[in-house]
Amino acid sequence: MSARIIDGVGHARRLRADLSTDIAEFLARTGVQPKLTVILVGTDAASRLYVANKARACRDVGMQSVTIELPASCTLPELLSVIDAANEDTTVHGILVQLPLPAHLPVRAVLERISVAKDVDGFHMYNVGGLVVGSTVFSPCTPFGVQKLLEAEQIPIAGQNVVVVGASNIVGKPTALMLMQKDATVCICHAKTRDLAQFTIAADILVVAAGRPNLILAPMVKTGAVVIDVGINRLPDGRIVGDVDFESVRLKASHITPVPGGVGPMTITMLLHNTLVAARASVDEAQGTKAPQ
Ligand SMILES: Nc1nc(=O)c2c([nH]1)NC[C@@H]1CN(c3ccc(C(=O)N[C@@H](CCC(=O)O)C(=O)O)cc3)C=[N+]21
Repeated sequence: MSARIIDGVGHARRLRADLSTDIAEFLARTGVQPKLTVILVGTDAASRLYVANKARACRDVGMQSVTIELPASCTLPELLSVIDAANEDTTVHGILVQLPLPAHLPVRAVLERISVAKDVDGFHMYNVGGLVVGSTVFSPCTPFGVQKLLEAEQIPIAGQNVVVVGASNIVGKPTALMLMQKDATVCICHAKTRDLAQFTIAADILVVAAGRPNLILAPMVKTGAVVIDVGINRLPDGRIVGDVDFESVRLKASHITPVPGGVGPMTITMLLHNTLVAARASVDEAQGTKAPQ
C-alpha cells in the first residue's frame, strides 16, 4: 500500500479562496475590513518568519494586518498595555501574541489579557475551557486545521480510535478534545508514556505533535491508518521534517500529511477564518443583532 498524501497546501488554497470571497462580500456589505494585530516580542528568527507569513496571508485574502514589534526586554506591564490598546481598538478584530515569549514574561497572564472576543488563536483560558463543554468562541488554529483536513478528505471521525502523541496546551490537548467532541475514542500519549507503540498501533487516526524527528516509525502504525504529522523540526542540515518517518510510514498508512505542506498551511488558514468570524461578530454586536460575547 502507498498512502494518499494529504495536500495541505491545496486544501489551504481552496479554503483561502473561499475566505477571500467572503471577506470581499463582508467588506462590501458592512464597510468593515477584518483586521488582525500580531504582537511579536523579541527577535527570534523563526518567530519573525512566521509573523511575516501571517501578515502576507492576511493581505492575500484581503484582510488588514498590523504587526507590533516589542523588544525582548519588554516588561509585563508594557506588553499588557499594548494588549489593552488592541482590545479597546474597535478596528481590530483579532489579536495574536506570537509564542514563545521571552522567559521572563508569564505566558498565561499575557494570554488571559486578550479579549475573549478577539482571541483568534483560541489560547485564552475561556476558549480552552470551552473545548471541554463543546462551545468555544474560537478553536485553536492547528487543531482546527487538523479537523478541517480530516473533513476535507472525508475521513470519518465518529467511533474511530484516535491517538494523539503530544499533550501540549496548543496542539495535543485541544486536538484530543475536539476529536472527542466529534465522537472519536481518544487516547493522549506524552513524553512519560511507557511503550508508546502499544498505543499508536491501535490508532485509526494518529495525530503526532511531539516535536521529535522520527518518533513514529512504520512498525508503530496500523496498516491503513490515517497519519497526521503536526511536528515541525529543523535538522542540522537545514531540512524541515515532521515527527513521522514519512518514507517508511507512507507505505503502511492509508493517508499521510507531509511536512512541510501538510498541517502548517492549514494553521494560518484557520487563523484567517477565526479573524473573519471575529469581525462578523463585532459588526453583529455593534448593530445589536446578537448578544455580546
Ligand atoms: N500565538 C501563536 N500562534 C500560533 O499559531 C503559533 C505561534 N504563536 N508560534 C509558533 C507556532 C508555529 N505555527 C506555524 C504556523 C504555520 C506553519 C506553516 O505554514 N508551515 C509551513 C512551512 C514550514 C516551513 O518551511 O517553515 C508548512 O508546514 O508547510 C508552521 C508553524 C504557528 N504558531
